[in-house]
Amino acid sequence: MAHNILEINNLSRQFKIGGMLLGKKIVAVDKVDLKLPGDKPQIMSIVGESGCGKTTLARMILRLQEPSSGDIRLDGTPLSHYDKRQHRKEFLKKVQPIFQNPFTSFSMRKTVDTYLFETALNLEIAKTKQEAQRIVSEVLHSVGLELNHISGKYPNQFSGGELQRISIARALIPKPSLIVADEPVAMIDASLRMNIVNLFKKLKDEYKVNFIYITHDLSTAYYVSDYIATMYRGQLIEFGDARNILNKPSHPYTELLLDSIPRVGKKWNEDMVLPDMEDKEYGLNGCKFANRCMYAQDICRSIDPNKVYIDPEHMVLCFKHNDYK
Ligand SMILES: Nc1ncnc2c1ncn2[C@@H]1O[C@H](COP(=O)(O)OP(=O)(O)OP(=O)(O)O)[C@@H](O)[C@H]1O
Repeated sequence: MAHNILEINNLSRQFKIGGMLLGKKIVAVDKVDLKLPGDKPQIMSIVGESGCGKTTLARMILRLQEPSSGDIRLDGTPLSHYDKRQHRKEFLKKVQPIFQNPFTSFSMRKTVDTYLFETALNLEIAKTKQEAQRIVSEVLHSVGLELNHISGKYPNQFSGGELQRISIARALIPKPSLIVADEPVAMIDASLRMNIVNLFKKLKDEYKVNFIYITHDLSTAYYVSDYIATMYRGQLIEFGDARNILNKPSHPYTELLLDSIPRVGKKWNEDMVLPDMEDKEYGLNGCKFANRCMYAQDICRSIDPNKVYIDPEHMVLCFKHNDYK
């Protein structure tokens, strides 16, 4: 049986904002199911407008946030297995994060090479300083940097792009099976974004590592991805092979997003005016996209759509593919 590197089942996360009585409930992630095949390393992009739940989903995969319900399995093991303290290192050896702002990933008072050596030694990837040196040199070389150029330097002596490369090198030290990169190019000059994204493609094969690439930058997502997950208001509304989605977007929202890709580096919210997410919309029946959808029919506004499998690996949450039944 084919195994999945990542399996997400009926995953939800709610937040309460405001007081006990007048507070509101935000469903940041709403019953998400997703399977990322583990037969070869993959890059899966999670795309969707601001507030659609991408970061909350990523934080749950990184165990930085607890789900309200549902579960996540990594290589068949439920993430709850790693809750115990003694399994913490085991988790960090398998899953590594890359965050949006590399300047907040490193303290300004510590040299960046110290971080790399500490990661190698603390995660017991290297037993001696010499071994750590060899590993650190190797990962830096893989991201286009050399140890003697970064040694003894502080974060503010690097550009954002260089520092993000160092974050990527650090994430590679334990040779994880999954790297979760949340908006890793958002703070980097547009002209350099493609270099980082190309690096993911190269490292995927070199280190046999899967990437979850969370982004607003649709053009890089569509360029780099093997799989694309589109989120809309907490729901996963389309998931599948990137080529299929590129050639034949099946959800009207994905169609809209694809139409809005103008050129590399441009974010869609520069092109599309999106209505604010209203709390009351969470309680409404029917498809959350219905009010903006040019194909919407009565049923779309009254009943929640079911998942339709266009092929075994291509899911869409839309009545259109069910002949509005
Ligand atoms: N800790 C929290 N407390 C309350 N609400 C939260 C919290 N974290 C996220 N939310 C809400 O959950 C929803 C999803 O947020 P999330 O950050 O996951 O979206 P996103 O797609 O990553 O957006 P962005 O691209 O702007 O980061 C938003 O309405 C957000 O305000």
